[in-house]
Amino acid sequence: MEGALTARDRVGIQDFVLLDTHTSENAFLDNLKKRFNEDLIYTYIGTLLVSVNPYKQLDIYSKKQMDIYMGVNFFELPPHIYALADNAYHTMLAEANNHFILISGESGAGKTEASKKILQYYAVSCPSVSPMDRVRDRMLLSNPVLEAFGNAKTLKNDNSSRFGKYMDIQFDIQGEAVGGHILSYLLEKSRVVHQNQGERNFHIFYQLVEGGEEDLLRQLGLESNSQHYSYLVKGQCANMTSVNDQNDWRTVRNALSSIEFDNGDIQDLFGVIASVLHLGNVQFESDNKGNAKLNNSAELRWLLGVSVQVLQEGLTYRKIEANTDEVLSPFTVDYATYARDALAKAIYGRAFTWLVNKINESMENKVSRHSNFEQFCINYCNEKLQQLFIQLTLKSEQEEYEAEGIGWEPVQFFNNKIICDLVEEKHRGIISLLDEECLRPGEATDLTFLERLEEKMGSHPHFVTHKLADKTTRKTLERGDFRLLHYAGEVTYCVVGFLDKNNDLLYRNIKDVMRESKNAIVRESRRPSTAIFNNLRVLLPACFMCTHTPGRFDDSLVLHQVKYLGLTEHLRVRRAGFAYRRRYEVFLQRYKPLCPATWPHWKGLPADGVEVLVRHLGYQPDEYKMGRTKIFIRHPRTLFATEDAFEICKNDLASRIQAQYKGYRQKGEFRKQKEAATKIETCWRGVQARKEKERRQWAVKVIKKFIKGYMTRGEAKTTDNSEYLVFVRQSYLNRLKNNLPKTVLDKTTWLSPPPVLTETSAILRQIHMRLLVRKYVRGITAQQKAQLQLKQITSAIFKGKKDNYPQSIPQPFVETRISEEDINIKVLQMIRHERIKYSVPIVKYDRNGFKPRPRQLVLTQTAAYMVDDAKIKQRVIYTTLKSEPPACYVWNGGIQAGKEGVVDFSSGSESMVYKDRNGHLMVVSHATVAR
Ligand SMILES: Nc1ncnc2c1ncn2[C@@H]1O[C@H](COP(=O)(O)OP(=O)(O)OP(=O)(O)O)[C@@H](O)[C@H]1O
Repeated sequence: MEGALTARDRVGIQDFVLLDTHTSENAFLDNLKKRFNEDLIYTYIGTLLVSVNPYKQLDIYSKKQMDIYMGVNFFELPPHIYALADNAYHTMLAEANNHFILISGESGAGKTEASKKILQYYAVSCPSVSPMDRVRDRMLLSNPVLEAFGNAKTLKNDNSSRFGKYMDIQFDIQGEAVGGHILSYLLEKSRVVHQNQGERNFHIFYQLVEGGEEDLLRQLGLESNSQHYSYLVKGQCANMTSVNDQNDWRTVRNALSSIEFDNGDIQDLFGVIASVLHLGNVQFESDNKGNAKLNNSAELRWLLGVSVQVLQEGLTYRKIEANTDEVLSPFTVDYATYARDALAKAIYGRAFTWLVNKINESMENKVSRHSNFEQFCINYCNEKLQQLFIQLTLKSEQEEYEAEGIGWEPVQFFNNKIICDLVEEKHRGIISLLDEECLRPGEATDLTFLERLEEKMGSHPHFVTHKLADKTTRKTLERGDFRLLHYAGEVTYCVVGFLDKNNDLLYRNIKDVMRESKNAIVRESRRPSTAIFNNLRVLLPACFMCTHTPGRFDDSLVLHQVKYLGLTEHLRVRRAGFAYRRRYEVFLQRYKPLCPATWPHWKGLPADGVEVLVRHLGYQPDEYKMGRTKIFIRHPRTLFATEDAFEICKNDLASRIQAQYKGYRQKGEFRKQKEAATKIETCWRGVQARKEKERRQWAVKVIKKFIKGYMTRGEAKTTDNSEYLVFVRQSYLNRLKNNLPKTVLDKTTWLSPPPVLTETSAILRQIHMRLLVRKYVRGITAQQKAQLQLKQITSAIFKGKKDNYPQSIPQPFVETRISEEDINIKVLQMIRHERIKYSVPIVKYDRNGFKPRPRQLVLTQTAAYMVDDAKIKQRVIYTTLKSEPPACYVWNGGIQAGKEGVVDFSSGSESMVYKDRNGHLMVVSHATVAR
């Protein structure tokens, strides 16, 4: 039901019980139509399945579909024949009692197809072991055989079942099928000898004639042409395009072999079919006394394996027993024809019964035998079924109300018991009267039967004939008609043929003829024995409806069937009091999120929880009742409102559950990570502790050794002190490395070595000093070099000659840069006070801008030298010095070499040398500070 609830808004309503306007036929029809137009052919009325034949293949019977329905709650999924089959199977197993699926509907409504679908479903879904395979296969294989012998083309259905069928599958406690049984009843034998326009005889005749192998046909004396046999052409449509008799013949032949029919059986069976065909071609003519005589006895030799003479006699004479004597009374042609047809019907009927028995033997459960079913009457079958429906539905409703302690509210419904009685009552019902009329001595005809009916039930409100009717009704009735006011409406019957069809009595001599037959099927035959629907606890009805045109929903046709099947009545009974009921646990479980008091868990009794819940939802007192174990809700709209609220709440719920779940997952994840981290940490700490321990042990060892080494450091190298000495060496060298003297002049810095390294230290000191000297030498600039060279020169000149020379040694020469473009400078040196004061780099540029060779002008107090490449090139004549610093230069730009002149020194922003206006040589230096 919950599944139906969820899907209700999609296409109509899946369960009519939830139809608000449940009393309206139009609403009923609308819902069926809406669903049918979407190819949804199944709808429920509670547990009753209603189906509308689509007349087209729908993709709803696949293995995948079967899997979906297997073991699923009946109402969880959309309505389907598989749901019904599955439900019957599982409740049977759970409750360990017999279950019964009743399929009813008009011809062509799809009953046979439905029964096949159920068998197919069981074939796939039931546990499979070898005996099951046997039963399952035989049930399925027997279908085409039964259809060949029991089905025929009618105006309504090309494959109409012309017999009632009751199939029974027996399951063991584990749910394995261990046996099967088919009961057939009311085979329409009259079809063997007569078919209405547009209809055919039973399929098997055409299959044998059109598809039978040449050998077989020859053996049976048959020709491969349906038109040749008078029993096959009454309806004038022996050959039809929608049926392939030849293919079907092969299917039937194979199926017969598979279900253990041996060659003898098969021969006998087709012998009967051939005999019927031959019999149909037997013709009589009148002799001169008006008695029947065969006009062609050739056909007779093919018949039944009975001697031609006995057969001839049996068909043309009637045996009358008078006391102990037997007298033969000749037939007229009409009687002979009647006898012939009766014989044909009888042997076909027996062949059919034999066939069904044979199939049953092959499926029989060797452990238990099933009782048989007795003759049932199709005329009131539907009426009976309707009664059964209503009774069972009402009864189960009433029982449920009682069990739940809810007051029963009487339901007004149409009880058709009165009509059933009219048909079936002993000695007074129509069937009894018909039987009596057939059996009574004297001339009985259809009309005498009608008179008996009028006599016996003239005042019955549901029975009327031409004679009994009032003026207006009479106009609608023929003289031979009677009308019954059936549950589904009035039906007018014509009595013609009633006696014949009911009369299965054969003239005794024909029975004798049959007893003589060599054909086992014809010789021995049993009448079906009695059985009633006994031991049936649960009824699962399914009603089928036809539309006749593929995919088209014919309103009036379907409405007629809705009435005929009593569906709205059924719905009314089912909906009598409360539309919906559910066990408290189930109801609470579904709707508990709608009330804070019941969500997420209700601690008390489920019934109390439901009470709290529905009050919270605002249910009015008359909308529901609380039973012992269930809540009953009167109107679907109440439930729908609750369901709508639930739908809205579901989303919210889903996010909450999702969040909770995510949180839970996260927490779990976090806990795992934390545990892992702790584990890693513990491991790591262990590793660290072990390392530390090892380190300490090692340290102790080292320290011990160190101390020992220290104590014996003065001794010769032993194992005890060798490491210590290495350490002392290393440590001294390391320290020394960081405390080396940095300049050549630093003579004091040097770490005093330990005794073992005294010698080494001295060598190292020497090496280091050399290194410093080399570095210093490499590091001095050309200028410094020049200075030193100059110092060297000056040393050569002045050392020992001047008193103040030693003081002048650390005094660097002052450098002045002089530059004069395009002037060829020749610097003269001036010596005045024999004290070197200045050193002036001279840069000479030639006219082409080449860099000049560096030269230096060395000035002393007494002389000036032109220095080139650290060699004194020229001694220059000096002159008086007027400027300070005191110097006198002569240059040959204007002053002849050796010639005296005045040189003025000054400082300025730019170095230059030029001849001043007063005739002095001007030397301007921009670096005038003495260094
Ligand atoms: N579920 C279905 N899907 C598609 N077509 C179907 C279905 N059921 C029946 N039919 C079609 O309807 C035809 C008649 O169905 P079926 O023979 O089962 O009717 P029936 O009720 O057994 O008729 P009768 O009482 O005359 O035997 C089938 O041959 C098939 O073509």
